[in-house]
Amino acid sequence: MIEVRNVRKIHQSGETEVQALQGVSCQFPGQKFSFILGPSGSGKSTLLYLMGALDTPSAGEIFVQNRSLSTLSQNERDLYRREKVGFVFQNFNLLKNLNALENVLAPYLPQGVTADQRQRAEALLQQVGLGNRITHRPSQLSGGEQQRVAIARALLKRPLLILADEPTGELDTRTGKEIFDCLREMSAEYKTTVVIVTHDERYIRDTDFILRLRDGKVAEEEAFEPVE
Ligand SMILES: Nc1ncnc2c1ncn2[C@@H]1O[C@H](COP(=O)(O)OP(=O)(O)OP(=O)(O)O)[C@@H](O)[C@H]1O
Repeated sequence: MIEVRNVRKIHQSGETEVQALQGVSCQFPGQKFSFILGPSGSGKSTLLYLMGALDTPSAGEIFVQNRSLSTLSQNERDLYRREKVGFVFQNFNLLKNLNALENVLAPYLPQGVTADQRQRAEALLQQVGLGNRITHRPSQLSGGEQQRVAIARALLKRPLLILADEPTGELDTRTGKEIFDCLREMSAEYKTTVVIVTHDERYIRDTDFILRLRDGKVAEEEAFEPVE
C-alpha cells in the first residue's frame, strides 16, 4: 500500500510559484492496479514523480511499505528508485542502438549480465508478446511493441511498484487498450502495484482504484470490489 498524506508541491517557475498539489491524501492499494486521472495541469505527473522519489514534496509525506520516503537518506532514495520502482514513460525511452533484449537488460549491461538475468529478460519479452522480436531494434518495432519492451525492462528488477506516465499517449486507441491490458496482466502475475497516469479514459476497466485530481486537489476517489 502507498499512502499519500496531505502532500503539497510548489513548483518554482522563475518568479512564479505553481501550486501543483494542494494537500492531497489518498491510499493506493498494494499489489493492485490503479489510475490517476484528471485534466491537464491537475497535478497527476507531479504526484507520480513524488511517489517514485524523482522529486520531493514541499509538505506532507508519502509512505511506501509503511516507510516515509522523506526519511530516506540520499543513498536510500537512489536505491528505492533503482531497485523498487519501475518507470514506464509516454515516449518509451528505449536506446535506439540496442535490440529489444539488450534494452530490457540495459540497466545491467555496464556491470555484466548474469545468465539468470538474461533468461528472465527473454521470459519477460515472451510474456509481453515479443518472443519473436527480441533481436529487433526500436526502429523495427511498432509503438505498442516498444512500450511492451519498456514494460519488460521495468519488470526485470522485480519492482514493488510500477509507475507509468501516460503510457498510451503515443499510441492509437486499440494499441493503447492492449498496453493497459498488458500492464494489468503483469500486475496480477507479479503482484506488483501499478499506478498509471492517463488522459485516456476510454479503456479504464477492471481497475482496483481510481484517484481523480482537479486543480491539485482530490476531486474523487473510487475503490472497486474485485470482479468475481
Ligand atoms: N518542473 C516544473 N516547473 C514548474 N511548473 C511545473 C513543473 N512541473 C509541473 N509544473 C506545473 O504544475 C502543474 C501540474 O503539472 P503536472 O504535470 O503534474 O500536471 P498533469 O495533470 O500531469 O498535466 P498533463 O496531463 O498535462 O501532463 C501545472 O500547472 C504545471 O505547469
